[in-house]
Amino acid sequence: MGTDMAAPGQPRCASYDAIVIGAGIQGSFAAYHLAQRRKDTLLLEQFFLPHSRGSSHGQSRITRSAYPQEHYAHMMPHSFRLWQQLEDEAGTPLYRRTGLVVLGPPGDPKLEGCRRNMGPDNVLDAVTLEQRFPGLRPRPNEVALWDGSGGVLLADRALRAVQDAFRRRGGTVRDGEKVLRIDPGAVITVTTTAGLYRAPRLIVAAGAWTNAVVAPLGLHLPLQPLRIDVCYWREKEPGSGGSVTPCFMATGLPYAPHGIYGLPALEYPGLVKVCYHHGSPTDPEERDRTPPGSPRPHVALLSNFISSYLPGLESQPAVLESCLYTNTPDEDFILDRHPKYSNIIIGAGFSGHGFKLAPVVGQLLCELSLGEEPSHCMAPFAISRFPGVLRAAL
Ligand SMILES: Cc1cc2nc3c(=O)[nH]c(=O)nc-3n(C[C@H](O)[C@H](O)[C@H](O)COP(=O)(O)OP(=O)(O)OC[C@H]3O[C@@H](n4cnc5c(N)ncnc54)[C@H](O)[C@@H]3O)c2cc1C
Ligand SMILES: O=C(O)[C@@H]1CCCC=N1
Repeated sequence: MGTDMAAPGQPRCASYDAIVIGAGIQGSFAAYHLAQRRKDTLLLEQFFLPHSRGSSHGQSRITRSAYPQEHYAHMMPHSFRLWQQLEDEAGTPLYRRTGLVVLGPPGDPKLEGCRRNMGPDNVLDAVTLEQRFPGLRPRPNEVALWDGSGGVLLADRALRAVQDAFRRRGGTVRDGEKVLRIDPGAVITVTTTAGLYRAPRLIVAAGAWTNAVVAPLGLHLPLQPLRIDVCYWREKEPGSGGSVTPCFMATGLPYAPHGIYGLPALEYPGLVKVCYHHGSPTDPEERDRTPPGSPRPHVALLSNFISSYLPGLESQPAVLESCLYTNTPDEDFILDRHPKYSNIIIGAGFSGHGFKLAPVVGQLLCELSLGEEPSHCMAPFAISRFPGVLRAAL
């Protein structure tokens, strides 16, 4: 849709109620919420869809109620409801409940934060854990918390579902169109490789490219893109049950200070996905330039973990893929207005845990862009927690 003003043979030129940059899971949900409010919305994506160059590709993401931080724990019931609505609308499953185990030594801040937010009745004793998941072998002193709501979001399917739902509400997706320039004002002009678009509000959800998009607007956010090794581990004896695990998060490991998480076999039969919750600093344009044979320290620490916690799996990964995190220093999201241009909204820094919360994030970005009272407290997500990010534009 959009009000088209293009002359034949000229670049496209159209006006919308809202423009969203980035068709990853966050931008797609923001666009969906805008379209649900009957806003004529344009969703711009630099790559042709679907693509695997950002953070939202792949078949699986963990969802869970267990969160050490209260603000995310409060948002999760809302997020589960919105996922359920999308699933109903899509008419296809987007979520597989497996339960989730949080493992860690007593006193570990993340474990204790989860325990506090989940309530006292969620500790799994060692006998029950072993009966349910004989493949998972925690250390004798460790506590296991059980989150029965935990499970796997079918990520690629979910991304397609939200984009389809957006289109069904009249939204426009233009993929293969990179945003080159943003001219702020009461009406913002967005110039892409193929056209020129105008709208009174803009949402930037550009993942690891966010600073490239907002730096010309004088904003330099403390965002660090990380290249993540996504590893899948084969059962030593096919069919022995080693791949029947819950989702899990292990914290308080001295050799893996950012924690390790895992998901039961899904995308590759018999292969369990187990990853380190951290990666190597990278530039999203350069991530494939790692020289062949360069050391992979995070794979080595995962092998160490597998040998002791999941001994039914081979200790070298069978499949190795990569993905991008975009981390903030405190690993809380950035969801806020541009400090100088209040009709430009930024959603970034999802720090490797944003997929499950995308339906709520999209709603919050939509509410900010429409000048509505946000549905959740926004203080943890404010840009003002990072002083000195606004500089003179180039
Ligand atoms: C290996 C891995 C495992 C994860 N596991 C979990 C998990 O278990 N649970 C969980 O909740 N979260 C998880 N996450 C995190 C979650 O996937 C991310 O937080 C989320 O996908 C971020 O989405 P995004 O839309 O911000 O970014 P992206 O998906 O990268 O989307 C940004 C989009 O903007 C586009 N773009 C950028 N610049 C421009 C431009 N100039 N013009 C047009 N388009 C542009 C990009 O091409 C991209 O498509 C995981 C992430 C990874 C990498
Ligand atoms: O957010 C999630 O649930 C996953 C697992 C824990 C670490 C990050 N991503």
